[in-house]
Amino acid sequence: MPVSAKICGLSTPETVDAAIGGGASHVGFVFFPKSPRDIVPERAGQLATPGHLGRIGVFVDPDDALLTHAVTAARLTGVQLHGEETAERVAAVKARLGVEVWKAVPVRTRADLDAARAYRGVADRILYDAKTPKGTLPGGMGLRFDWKLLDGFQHPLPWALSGGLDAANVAEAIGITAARLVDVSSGVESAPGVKDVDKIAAFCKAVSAC
Ligand SMILES: O=C(O)c1ccccc1NCC(=O)[C@H](O)[C@H](O)COP(=O)(O)O
Repeated sequence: MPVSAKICGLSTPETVDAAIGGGASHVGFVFFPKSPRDIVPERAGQLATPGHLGRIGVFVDPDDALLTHAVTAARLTGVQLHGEETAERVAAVKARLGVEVWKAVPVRTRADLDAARAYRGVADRILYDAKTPKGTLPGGMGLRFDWKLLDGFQHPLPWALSGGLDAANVAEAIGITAARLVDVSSGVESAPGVKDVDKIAAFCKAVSAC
């Protein structure tokens, strides 16, 4: 089965086109004002994508008003919850929005993986991401976790691998984890929040070769 890629934190037509041209399966838009990748939903909605491409909105403990507005204005096919959302909250979001719901699970130790089980039958996908230091952004920090922690773990849901990936290490990450979907943000940037079309192309090429 081929491996697919989500390119996260996009905000310009050129970089969205680079993701599409590279064969990405999903693009991500970050709706979190503290992030250098923050984008207003209307602007994300103007970024055109073909119908087969998933459009995932990234949120951190969002309220219903933001979610409802962003799904419509940015034409999202899914939302990625990157805060401290409980299983009950994830279920409520899914029932309210009717789009795919991904739950990010921050990982530093093997015990951290257990949190994924709470979302069985509730979320559509788990995104394993590196746990970031307190007081920093909960994602998009270019940090990776020990991929070997996933070895032998019984995944409760479809899942994606994230955290510190780039064109140089993604093949190794896929080899170790057998991930079928990988997510990247800072590994395809020239500076925080500034996506680089050549790095997006190189990342997609490395994923396609797996
Ligand atoms: O990217 C952000 O700025 C961000 C801010 C707040 C919550 C989540 C965020 N990103 C989520 C993602 O899906 C990133 O792609 C993921 O954390 C991996 O990032 P990176 O390690 O930089 O590749």
